[in-house]
Amino acid sequence: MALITVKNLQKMYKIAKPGEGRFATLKALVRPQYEERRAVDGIDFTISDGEIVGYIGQNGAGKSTTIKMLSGILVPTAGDIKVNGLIPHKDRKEHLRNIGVVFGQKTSLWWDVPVIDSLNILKEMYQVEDSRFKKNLEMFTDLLDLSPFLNQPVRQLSLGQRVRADLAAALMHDPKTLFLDEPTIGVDVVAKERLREFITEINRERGVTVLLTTHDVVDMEKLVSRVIVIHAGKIIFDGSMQGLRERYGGEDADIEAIVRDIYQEGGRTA
Ligand SMILES: Nc1ncnc2c1ncn2[C@@H]1O[C@H](COP(=O)(O)OP(=O)(O)OP(=O)(O)O)[C@@H](O)[C@H]1O
Repeated sequence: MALITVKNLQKMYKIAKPGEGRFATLKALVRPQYEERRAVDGIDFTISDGEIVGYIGQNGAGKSTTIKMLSGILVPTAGDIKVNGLIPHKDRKEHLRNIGVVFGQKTSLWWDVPVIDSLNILKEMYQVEDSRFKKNLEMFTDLLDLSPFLNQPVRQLSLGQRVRADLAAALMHDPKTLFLDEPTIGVDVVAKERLREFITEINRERGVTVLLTTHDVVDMEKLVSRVIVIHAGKIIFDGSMQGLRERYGGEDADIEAIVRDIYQEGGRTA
């Protein structure tokens, strides 16, 4: 069953153009000129219940913009999105109950508050039942090894600890869908492995559907069953890792080299 459907999705950003000639800054301030940047340029895909999909592409390709539209944070310029039968930016409140979101580079937890208090605030916000909260807290503490820092404020946590806390927070209300934007960025190899095991476990045990962006080829090889490649706002590949190899390099080809070629050539080597 299709859980996520994206049709001809587009996002244009309006950005201020720098002024020209003498007094450029002043001119730009008095009469700002804008240009449009096409960040997501008419993409289509569907994701079925229970999949783990990697969403990859070079810096600036449009990955985060897509995740933000899927999460309901950004309003699309055109096109349609349905997640669990809801339109993210329109049915925002209900949509947020069904999804968890983690941005690897930015925490959604309260900076000065101990992790456990943040989790308790989320429990109240999402009205998670006591027994459910207890069960989830136990499971996440165990799988993500949260105990050493549950009582520390987020600002004191290392990056790897913070991402683990963010993951626990994103899953406390039992969402069906999890959007992860570079969850393993800057995390050491051991912690990365643990994050991958955790994501695999919640997918297998709880049937959580996962869409994640990553620049890590090990994530691509070990974690995802399907990969969608976006280049300059357009989808240039959607299929299995094996399919990616066959199309761009051959069965034994090194995935890092393939990804590098795709990013540099925009898929023209196919
Ligand atoms: N708020 C914004 N205003 C204007 N332009 C933006 C904004 N956010 C992103 N962009 C532009 O949109 C394009 C896509 O950006 P996006 O953040 O979606 O890329 P990305 O694939 O997530 O990149 P990265 O791997 O570096 O995180 C880029 O050209 C970026 O500069």
